[in-house]
Amino acid sequence: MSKIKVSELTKIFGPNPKQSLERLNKGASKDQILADTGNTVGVNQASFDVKPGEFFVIMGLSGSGKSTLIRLVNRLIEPTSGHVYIDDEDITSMNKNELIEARRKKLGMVFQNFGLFPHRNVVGNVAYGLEIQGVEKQEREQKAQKAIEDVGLKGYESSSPNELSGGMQQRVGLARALANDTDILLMDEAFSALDPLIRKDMQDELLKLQKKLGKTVLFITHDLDEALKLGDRIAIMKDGQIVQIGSSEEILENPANEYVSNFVKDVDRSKVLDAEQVMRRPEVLTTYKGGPRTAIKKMEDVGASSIFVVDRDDQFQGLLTIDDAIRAYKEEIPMEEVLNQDVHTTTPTTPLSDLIGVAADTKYPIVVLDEEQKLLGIISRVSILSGLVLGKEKDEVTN
Ligand SMILES: Nc1ncnc2c1ncn2[C@@H]1O[C@H](COP(=O)(O)OP(=O)(O)OP(=O)(O)O)[C@@H](O)[C@H]1O
Repeated sequence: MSKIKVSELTKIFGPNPKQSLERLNKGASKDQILADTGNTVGVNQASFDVKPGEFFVIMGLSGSGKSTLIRLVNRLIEPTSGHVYIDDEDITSMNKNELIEARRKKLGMVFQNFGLFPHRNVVGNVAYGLEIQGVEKQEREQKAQKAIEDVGLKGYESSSPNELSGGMQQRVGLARALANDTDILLMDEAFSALDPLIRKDMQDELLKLQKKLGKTVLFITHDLDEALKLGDRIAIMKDGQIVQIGSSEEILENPANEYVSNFVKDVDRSKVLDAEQVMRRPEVLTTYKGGPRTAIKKMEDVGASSIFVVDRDDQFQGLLTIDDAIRAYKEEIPMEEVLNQDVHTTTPTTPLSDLIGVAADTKYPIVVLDEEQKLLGIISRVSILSGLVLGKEKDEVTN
């Protein structure tokens, strides 16, 4: 099941959208339509699915149609054609009351300009949505309080927004969306007005909160670094169309076209990260003690084709492939003798930039060892690439 499903959604602004739609469907370009009719194609045949709990980012330059698209999702803008399903219900065919209900119950919204009421204090702002839903005072204050704590603003309940910094104001905006307890958060350039350090903090915290609360997030940004850092998947838009949908890794490794690869070329690779910051625990480890049979079972359980072998003190011994494990099992060879020697090891403080060459040379992940040769983690080539680009925290990097 998808949480949000957008199906062939198109929005044309201007006097005669239906006529322009026909031309668009016959292959006319956005520019042609604008020149001939004065109509603007905001979104052109956009389709995507967002899974429950997914962090889905829509990224594109100014004018590419991101804001129009997110406003079509909660139907602040009426589509010219296409459908939007929230929990399998078609938002585009709801009547006014059903729509209001669906927005309140399902779609929390966080804006770039915070959208706070200056005359209300923090609790008053956070509880606002609940108040208009008629939630009784004690309950709404309890919920507001929890959301305020979730975003790290405990102690500021009675402050007024203008006493708070930009970052804190955006936390209030986020708390307000959280207090309504919708499964979905729609975030339109929510961090774009913040200065870079505060922005990074907010990104980190949003990722943590999203994981903790299991929210589905649809996040709009014009910043590729932000998109790559936050998104489980990213949709890249150009001229109203989605030109590629993929994980950060897929987009970095296989840009769908020149437009995307030009973006990717420009991402900031200057951040100095080391091995420790991108390594992750290997999914499976084994010891000699269980023998090849245990190793094979562990690999089968997680669908891996190789496994790292450590001794009882976690000291790294080598990598065992499933083929070698099966051979060791059948021919009764000790595991020590079939370990793969072609594994590169490194220390936690090695800069990632030093590891790119190594990673290109080996098909196995690089192994990070401490001074006592204990296995701390592993790093894949993709993690190095995305770590270099993004400055990701170690537990955010997946491969
Ligand atoms: N109400 C409107 N009337 C006419 N044209 C519009 C309207 N809203 C948006 N557009 C046009 O639709 C296209 C997409 O705009 P949109 O605001 O969705 O892009 P965006 O990617 O969000 O850009 P930005 O980050 O600058 O807001 C643009 O060409 C824009 O001029």
